[in-house]
Amino acid sequence: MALKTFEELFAELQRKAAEKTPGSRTVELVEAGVHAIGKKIVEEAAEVWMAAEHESPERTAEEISQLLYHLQVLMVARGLTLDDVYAHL
Ligand SMILES: N=c1c2ncn([C@@H]3O[C@H](COP(=O)(O)OP(=O)(O)OP(=O)(O)O)[C@@H](O)[C@H]3O)c2ncn1[C@@H]1O[C@H](COP(=O)(O)O)[C@@H](O)[C@H]1O
Repeated sequence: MALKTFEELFAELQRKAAEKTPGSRTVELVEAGVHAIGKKIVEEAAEVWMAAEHESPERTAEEISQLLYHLQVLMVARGLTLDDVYAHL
């Protein structure tokens, strides 16, 4: 399993968005815009909820990873950094 931290993933997404890396899902989503990314966030959030209620802890963790990914993509699209969010934690 490829392990990466939340911070490492965010740095990767920032870099790929800046470089417009060909074939990147992140670049595709950032170019689609905040509206499209927002819809994915709502969809993934619902999947987290359903997995937590009806599926295994492992499936729930997988859905949570997809929600966190899409939240990070939205941050990149809006020019936010992790520190901007951490300031509110
Ligand atoms: N962690 C993720 C990640 N989690 C989820 N996803 C995307 O989110 C999708 C899951 O949502 P769905 O199942 O709804 O996907 P879908 O139905 O095919 O999507 P749509 O039809 O809605 O477009 C996956 O198919 C991936 O495309 C991710 N895409 C990329 N990453 C990581 O982000 C980094 C950058 O990825 P790239 O930008 O693709 O290089 C890499 O480290 C990746 O591992």
